[in-house]
Amino acid sequence: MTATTVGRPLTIEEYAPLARARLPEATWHYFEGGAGTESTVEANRAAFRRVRIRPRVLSDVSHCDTSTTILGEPASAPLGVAPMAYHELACEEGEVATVRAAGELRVPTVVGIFASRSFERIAEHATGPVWLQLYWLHRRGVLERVVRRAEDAGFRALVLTVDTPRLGRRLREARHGFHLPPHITAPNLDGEVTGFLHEHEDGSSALSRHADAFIDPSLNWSDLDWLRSRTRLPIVLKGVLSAADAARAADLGVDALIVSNHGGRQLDGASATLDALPDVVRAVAGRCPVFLDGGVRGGTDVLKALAAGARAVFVGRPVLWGLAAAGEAGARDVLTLLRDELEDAMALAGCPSLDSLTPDLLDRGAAAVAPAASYDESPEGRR
Ligand SMILES: Cc1cc2nc3c(=O)[nH]c(=O)nc-3n(C[C@H](O)[C@H](O)[C@H](O)COP(=O)(O)O)c2cc1C
Ligand SMILES: CCCCC(=O)C(=O)O
Repeated sequence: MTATTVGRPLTIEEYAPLARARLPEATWHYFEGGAGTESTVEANRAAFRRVRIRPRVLSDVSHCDTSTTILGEPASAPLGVAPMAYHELACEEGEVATVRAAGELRVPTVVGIFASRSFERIAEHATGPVWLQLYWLHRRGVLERVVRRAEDAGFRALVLTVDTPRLGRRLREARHGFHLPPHITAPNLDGEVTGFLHEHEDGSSALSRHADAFIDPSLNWSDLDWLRSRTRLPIVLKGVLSAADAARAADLGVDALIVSNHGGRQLDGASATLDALPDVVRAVAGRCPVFLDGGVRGGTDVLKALAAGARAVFVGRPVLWGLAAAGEAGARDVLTLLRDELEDAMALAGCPSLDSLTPDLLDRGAAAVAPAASYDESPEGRR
């Protein structure tokens, strides 16, 4: 992939060099890096490259409709912004810029518990659905207050990240002694869990020290009851790759799953998300929607994930690239490119509607993906 030197980026990946040019080196490596050898970062992309499409023909594609519903709310495309800590690292307006961009496309934004703007301020600017991502904090009282505040501010769902009992070994962060500049904070945590963040130490990441101190690795299935009893919002589990875990989560009545390996930032060697998706979809058997994130960089990636059974996909790093390159307009452009490319891919694959994205569209992978077990969002289909 080569970068354009003039004009507006024509692909999402062309935003990466523009972002890099504007970011401090250590921040760039924090965004881009994965755990260990980064084999899972690469695997996410390789899986999308490997699976190919068998287009249908003669199917009248004069109108291709990317619109859908995500957790019951209308969206202009089956897309959302994955939770990422501290958007202010990418641009001054932080998460405010992100929700405004996503709102224009009417797609959900998952705001991180480590957001750099208050939930109330984010909600004030949001024109699309906003969900809140949670880490399982040792301090359950803080967690409870966070949930209450997000509910009061009008957030629509909770996303509990389950792949992070501790942070993965992010070697790039350690090498660059990554830490937050003093003006960037986590205002939703009342200063209660922000120790270490700003302390530079060679050979270690401040974020990793911070996570180790505040994230409770004892999180287990029985804790889901605690969360359920404290919220009326839908609960989404993020970071599921195993069919057995997916089946158990569906048995327990979670409202959705995100097949994710945290963008390759947690267990190095974890499966690519597109490879894990079919087994998860099969195990869930239509009991809740299944989403995917990790390595989505273009419209054909979205098409492949949906054909393999995802209800929608979430995008991580590319949104930060857009924010870093051009603030709100950049994030909006990244999401718009993705939606436009999906529409284009649907036309050329002979699929005028998202319903027509079925496993038989996928070439070699067709045998491995689930039969039509995708989730039905119609009132009759929802529990
Ligand atoms: C800089 C950065 C920060 C992230 N912070 C969080 C976080 O706070 N909580 C979380 O659940 N996932 C976090 N993630 C993971 C993303 O939600 C998502 O799983 C991943 O980025 C998707 O892969 P992609 O970047 O290839 O699209 C982060 C990812 C990045 C790149
Ligand atoms: C303690 C913040 C962790 C952010 C995160 O999840 C990531 O960088 O991947």
